[in-house]
Amino acid sequence: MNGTAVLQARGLGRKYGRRWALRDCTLDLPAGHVVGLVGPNGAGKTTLLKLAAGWLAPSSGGISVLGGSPAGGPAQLAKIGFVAQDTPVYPGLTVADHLRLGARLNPGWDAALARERIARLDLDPAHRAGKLSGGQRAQLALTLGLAKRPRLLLLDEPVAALDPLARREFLQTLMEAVAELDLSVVLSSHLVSDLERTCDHLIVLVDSRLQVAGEVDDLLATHHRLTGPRRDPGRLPAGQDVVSAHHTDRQSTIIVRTDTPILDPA
Ligand SMILES: Nc1ncnc2c1ncn2[C@@H]1O[C@H](COP(=O)(O)OP(=O)(O)OP(=O)(O)O)[C@@H](O)[C@H]1O
Repeated sequence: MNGTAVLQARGLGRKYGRRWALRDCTLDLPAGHVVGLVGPNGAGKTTLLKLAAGWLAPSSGGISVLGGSPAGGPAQLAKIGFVAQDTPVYPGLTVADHLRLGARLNPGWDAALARERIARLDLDPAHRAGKLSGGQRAQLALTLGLAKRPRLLLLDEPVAALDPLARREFLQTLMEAVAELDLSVVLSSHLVSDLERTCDHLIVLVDSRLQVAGEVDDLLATHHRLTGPRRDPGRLPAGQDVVSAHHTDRQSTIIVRTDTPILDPA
């Protein structure tokens, strides 16, 4: 693994019409990680992934992927794999057709890896993609993404439509691939629970803005949920940054970020 940032964003923003889908995003992702991109529907996850894949141009700020502009020519595009939302495969084409197409379209195509993965998944090469189960379609799309041998693989909500078993199997295959290949991965989900066992790095987007980003262990160590009698979040001890606060008549639930232990008996 090298130490280069796999993705750097500086004040990155993207507007649709007058509305910001992503704004003021500054981010450094080190290489060799599996990064979870989490946020509710409409938070800007797809927008960030498309900016990283070179499918969209920024409206403000800048982004670089593996040291280059994401859409900076064929060599750069070959380094980035993007599996878009809803597992994009061609229903009328067979599994084998997909592999042939992958080989035609990608200069770095690893045919042996593609064949071996299809065999390991027990997929019949003559089967049409439209007749595969959702889980199998997702696995086929992942195989196509991996056989391109990108250095960064971006997956947009890859498990959203899968049942729990298919979800587990998909994430398992992804983890095996990351262990075997020199690969950095960013995958998005609106559920943290999908990602907590898979990712060592987390990016949280809410309302088009970056909320937190960092290593999962660090984030868990420095973020705390405080529940107690209702109080003004502005009156918490110095050094506790309020990330969010919710109140009922009597009770407050506050998420804080702090490097020091929480010693408040209330
Ligand atoms: N092509 C588009 N034209 C106009 N607005 C768009 C377009 N694509 C996205 N948006 C808007 O930008 C915002 C961010 O969308 P985005 O798809 O990035 O969110 P997301 O976090 O991926 O959501 P989801 O989980 O629902 O896929 C949303 O308000 C969305 O409606």
